Amino acid sequence: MKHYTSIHDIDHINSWIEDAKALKKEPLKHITLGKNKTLGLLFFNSSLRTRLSTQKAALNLGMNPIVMNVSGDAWGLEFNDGTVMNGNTAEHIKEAAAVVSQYCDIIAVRAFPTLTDKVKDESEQVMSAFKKYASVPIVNMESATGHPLQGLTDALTISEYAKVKKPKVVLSWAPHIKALPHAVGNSFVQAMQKMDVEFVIANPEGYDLNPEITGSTPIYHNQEEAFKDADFVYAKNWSSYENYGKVVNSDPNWMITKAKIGDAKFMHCLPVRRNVVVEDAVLDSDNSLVIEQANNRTYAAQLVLKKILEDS
Ligand SMILES: NCCC[C@H](NC(=O)CCC(=O)O)C(=O)O
Ligand SMILES: NC(=O)OP(=O)(O)O
Repeated sequence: MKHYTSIHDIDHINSWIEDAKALKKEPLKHITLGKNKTLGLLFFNSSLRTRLSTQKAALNLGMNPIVMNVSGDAWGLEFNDGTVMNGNTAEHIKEAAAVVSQYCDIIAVRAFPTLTDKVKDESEQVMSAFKKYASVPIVNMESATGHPLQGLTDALTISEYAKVKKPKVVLSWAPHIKALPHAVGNSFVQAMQKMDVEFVIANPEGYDLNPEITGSTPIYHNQEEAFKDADFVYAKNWSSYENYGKVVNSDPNWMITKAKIGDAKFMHCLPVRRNVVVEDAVLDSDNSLVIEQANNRTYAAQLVLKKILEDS
C-alpha cells in the first residue's frame, strides 16, 4: 500500500481486523520495522486521540514521530495553482510538500472541510495536494470527507465486541450545537458496508449523508424504528449535506439515552459533548465502548503504518 487516505484503500477488511488484533496482543513485535524512519504529523485542526495514538503507533514500530500544528505555526499555505500570492498565503504546497518529504518517510495530515464550499471539500484539496506534491506516502488523519483511521478502528471494535455472527449496527445522527463535518459518518458507513453486519442509518430529514456514499444502506428518519434489536449504536452529529454545512435541525429528542438503546453497545469517535449528543447514563455505563475505541486507534494506525513501511 502506498497511501492510506480512504476506507477504499482497505483490500480485505476481515484480514486487516485480524492483523490489528495481532498487533494489539503484541504491540512491540515489529519494533525494528520503522527503525530510522520518520513519521511527520501535520495538523491543520485540533486533535487529542489522533495526535497521540498515531505517534504511539509509530513508536511501537520503532519510528520517530515529528509533529507540527500547521495552522498558526507554519506559514500560510497556498493550494491554488497560478495564483499571484500577494494575499495571506506565504508558501505554496508545491514547495512545502516537497520540503517535508525530505524530512519524513511518511506524512500524515489532518485537514477538516470548509463546510461552506462543497466543491472544494469534495475535491479533497489539501489531501490531494499532499498526494500530488509529496514524494512519500500520505496518511489521512481526518480530511474533508473521510476519517479512515477512525473507520478502521470502529470495524475492529465491533469485531471484538460482537456477540452474534451478524450484529445489527446503527449509525445515528445526534444533536450538536455546531455544524460538524461528515467525515466520521462517511468512513463509518464505508467500513460497515465492507463488514458482515446488518447496517442501517438513522437521521432526521434533511440530514441524509452523500447518497453516493450511503448507496443501498437503509436510512430511517425514525430513530426508534432504526434502534429496534440493535447490537451497536454509533452516534455522531453531522451538518446537512443537501443544504451543505448548515444546521437545519438540532432536535434534542435525537440525543442518545439509555432508555432508547437498552442493552446495545454505545460507540462514538470522541470528543463528545455530554448531555447534548448522549446522556451521562449511557457514557458512564458498561455498555459504552468509547474508551476502548480510542485505545484501538493505536492499533489501527499501527497496522496502516506497518503496511506502508512493508511496501516502501
Ligand atoms: N476527530 C473526531 C471528530 C472531529 C470533529 N468534531 C468536532 O469538531 C467537535 C467539536 C466540538 O464539539 O466543539 C468532527 O465532527 O469531525
Ligand atoms: N476521534 C478522533 O479523531 O479524535 P481527535 O479529534 O481528538 O483526534
